[in-house]
Amino acid sequence: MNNKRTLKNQAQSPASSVKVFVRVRPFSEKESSSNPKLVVKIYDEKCLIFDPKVDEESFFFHGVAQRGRDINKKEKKNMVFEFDRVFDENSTNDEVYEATTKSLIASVFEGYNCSVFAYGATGAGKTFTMLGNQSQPGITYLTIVQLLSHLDAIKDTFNVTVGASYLEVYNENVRDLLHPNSPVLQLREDNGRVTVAGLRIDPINNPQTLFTLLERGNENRSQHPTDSNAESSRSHAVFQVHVRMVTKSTGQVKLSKLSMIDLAGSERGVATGCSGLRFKEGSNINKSLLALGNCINALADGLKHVPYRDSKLTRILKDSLGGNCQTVMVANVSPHAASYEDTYNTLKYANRAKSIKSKLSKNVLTDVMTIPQYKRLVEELRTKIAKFEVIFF
Ligand SMILES: Nc1ncnc2c1ncn2[C@@H]1O[C@H](COP(=O)(O)OP(=O)(O)OP(=O)(O)O)[C@@H](O)[C@H]1O
Repeated sequence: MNNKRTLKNQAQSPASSVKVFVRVRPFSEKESSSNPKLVVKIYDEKCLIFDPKVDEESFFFHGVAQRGRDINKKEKKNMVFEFDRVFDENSTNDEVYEATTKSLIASVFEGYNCSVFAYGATGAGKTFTMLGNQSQPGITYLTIVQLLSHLDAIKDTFNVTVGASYLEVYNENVRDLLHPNSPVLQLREDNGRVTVAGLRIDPINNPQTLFTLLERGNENRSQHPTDSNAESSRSHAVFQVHVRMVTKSTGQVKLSKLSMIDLAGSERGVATGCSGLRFKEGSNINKSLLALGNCINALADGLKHVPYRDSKLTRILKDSLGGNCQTVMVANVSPHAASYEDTYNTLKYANRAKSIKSKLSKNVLTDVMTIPQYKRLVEELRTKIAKFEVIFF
């Protein structure tokens, strides 16, 4: 009998698109105090206008309002973007969670891999969305609390074990945030699947363990202030929840993975006031985000070759972007005119990501026997041997 573990793709579902959401954060204090000009106008729940014409003030010449535009000013782009949902500056993490990730929980229990990632420039609100704070926990916490609370409802049918890992990619090195003394981790590729060798998975049984793990990991995350953000995350952080479900009656095993990814923010060296080591960090962040952008473009165009190998980040996200994964992207933007280029770039990326299709399949382990199944097999073999003994003697 072949005892090797294989992943069987069961019940192939049709190609699914990456769901893309945009969240516009409120003005920061600094932005509010410096003649706050909006570059994003939310039109309705799904549409926003970038660089809207409506805000254009009348142009006066010699005290007379002119019909044409002021040629000294850049023409407004007035670009309409449509997404799965757009959140305005008053939206709460609860609302974002309800609309973006809540529906993924059922998929995780069906055996699908799911990913949520926050994208955007430095200071645009990614960490606020993913982690939040004590008064407004982020979507990582809210999703996993909901996932754990679901365990009770299925415990009669399944034996479920849940564990978590937390890693960061900092300056192209992968580190285990929950075990910071462990050596730098290496990526391995097996049959097209990328794994992080040596990454440890800690069990989580209740929301309190989860909260402790998240806090422990965040304390170890590389953070440094930049001019754009006093607590800027300088690494890409990937928090993963690993779920193993064994159907009690049949012994069938389903494995799934929920990845919550807080990307480091793209930035312009001048805007962030960086030099030396900070500049090197910034270059590495931009390099990996450029690689991510290239992968998004290749996937959106349906190209055969997707350059995942160009950075550690894209290798780790390979499954989340182009593989067997249900993916949600939350693009965070600032509404302030000072972030014009960053916001425009983020919206363009997010718009491209809408075209990505992924092929979903459940992760069901075959050829793996549970202990009760082994016991039954031993019994069957014993009975057969006993019959032979009767014949021989
Ligand atoms: N929706 C929001 N409501 C209220 N405050 C917000 C919101 N989004 C972001 N902020 C605040 O804006 C600041 C920057 O946000 P955050 O740290 O989440 O940015 P970031 O995109 O993670 O930046 P970086 O890439 O530099 O880590 C923080 O002080 C955060 O509390």
